Amino acid sequence: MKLEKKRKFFKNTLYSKTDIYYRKAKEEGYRARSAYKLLQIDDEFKIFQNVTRAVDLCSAPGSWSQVLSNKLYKSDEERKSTDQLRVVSVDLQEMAPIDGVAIIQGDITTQQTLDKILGVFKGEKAELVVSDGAPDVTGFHEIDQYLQAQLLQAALTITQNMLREGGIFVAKFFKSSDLSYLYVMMKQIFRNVYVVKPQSSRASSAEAFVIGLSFIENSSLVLSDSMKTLSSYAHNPQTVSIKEENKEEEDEDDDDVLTF
Ligand SMILES: C[S@@+](CC[C@H](N)C(=O)[O-])C[C@H]1O[C@@H](n2cnc3c(N)ncnc32)[C@H](O)[C@@H]1O
Repeated sequence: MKLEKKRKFFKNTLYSKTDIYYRKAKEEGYRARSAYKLLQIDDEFKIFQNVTRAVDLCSAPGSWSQVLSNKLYKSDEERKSTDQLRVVSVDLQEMAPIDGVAIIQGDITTQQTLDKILGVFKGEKAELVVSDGAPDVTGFHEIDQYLQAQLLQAALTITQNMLREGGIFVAKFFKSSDLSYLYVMMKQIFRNVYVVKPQSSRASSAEAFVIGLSFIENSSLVLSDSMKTLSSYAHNPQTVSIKEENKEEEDEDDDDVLTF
């Protein structure tokens, strides 16, 4: 085992034994402890209220899709019926089935993936899109930050094409110096934007979540051009609304995937 992998293995093993969310996930049947991040975001923002169609981008192994399946169907009978699926999940990797969830193995940066999602919803748009995407880590801090920012932009681009007016978007990002830039971009397409770090997100991780409430369907923002348009705002940190910020910055994304 390479030294870096060994370090992570031992660290995660230690974490796992004492981590309450890891144990809770195991007890409650979630595939990863990340489930609690989405549940805690919902505690504060009520993101599942009145949602009949939701998309989980970058979903494997599937704990967020499990949460969506639990929250969006009223009964097991409804969840098991394939007449009207309420949840679509997309990942590059294969994912084990979840009742009530249509699983698409695909890349969120492509038009085909968008077409497939809209196909499941018979052309109707979603009221909620969540994205927990993380690209493969290269170990080079700046490249990793760049790839993460690209993935977040891809998530926003696909979301712009499948979210209904008034809809909600939740996405993971890694805190870096361009936070004000992300906020300004989000503010063009959502009426309210928040940045949060749920209690279950490890203090040592630089991850945080951006939440866009009340989507503006007819915003004139074209995301591929947004970088240029918004660069003039990038040095205005006062515009950033941070509900809670963690000061310890170490780029990690150990999600403690559970194996049953
Ligand atoms: C942290 S995991 C998601 C965990 C998931 N939310 C859960 O609760 O089980 C990040 C995922 O992002 C996926 N991913 C990265 N880039 C992607 C892309 N371009 N399209 C689709 N999925 C992608 C990875 O394959 C990985 O499974």
